[in-house]
Amino acid sequence: MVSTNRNIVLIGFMGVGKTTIGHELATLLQRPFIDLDQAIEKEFGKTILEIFSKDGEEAFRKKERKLFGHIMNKENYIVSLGGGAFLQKDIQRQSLEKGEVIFLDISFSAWVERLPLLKKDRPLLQNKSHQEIKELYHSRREVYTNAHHTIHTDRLGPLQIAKEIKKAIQST
Ligand SMILES: Nc1ncnc2c1ncn2[C@@H]1O[C@H](COP(=O)(O)OP(=O)(O)O)[C@@H](O)[C@H]1O
Ligand SMILES: O=C(O)C1=C[C@@H](OP(=O)(O)O)[C@@H](O)[C@H](O)C1
Ligand SMILES: [Mg+2]
Repeated sequence: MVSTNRNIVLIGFMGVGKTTIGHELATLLQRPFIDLDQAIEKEFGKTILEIFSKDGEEAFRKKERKLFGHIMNKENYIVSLGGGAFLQKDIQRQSLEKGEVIFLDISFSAWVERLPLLKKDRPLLQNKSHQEIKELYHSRREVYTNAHHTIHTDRLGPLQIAKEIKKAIQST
């Protein structure tokens, strides 16, 4: 039994599995699920790629802050963020104050195996060299370690990871 009413907020690098595992965790804990990127796409009526190319990243980030604020006025949700959301100071502060923040960690070598699946719909992975992506991974990883809990995901499937999250929350 997970007793907290706080929203459970999943953070981590692009492609680590926040959206996939968020769904799995919501089913496991029987809680409602919100993917912040999907909520943003719905508001704009466009895909993330279209928002970045037509409206620009700043418009995306502004909507990200606004919708996240609305979500954190509710309780009991499983919330998957986009990989850059937690880098925004407002989002980081609200999620740490009001939520239970879970960092889904993955080694860079395991992540690189997944890269071919990700490139086509992640605007920030396009037109970047391997070295630039590696630097982005490491600089963001440092920020993600501010989370309340860290789950190492290498070699685990989504259901196993969801069960690890449940255990981590129960132990607090
Ligand atoms: N634990 C996992 N093991 C293997 N592949 C995974 C795992 N979690 C997610 N994936 C795959 O990785 C890709 C990115 O997953 P996604 O949930 O969109 O990540 P994020 O929301 O963090 O960007 C998808 O193709 C998904 O099927
Ligand atoms: O890391 C980022 O800045 C982004 C990550 C994406 O979400 P995922 O982490 O779910 O891929 C999406 O929000 C957008 O492409 C920007
Ligand atoms: Mg996602």
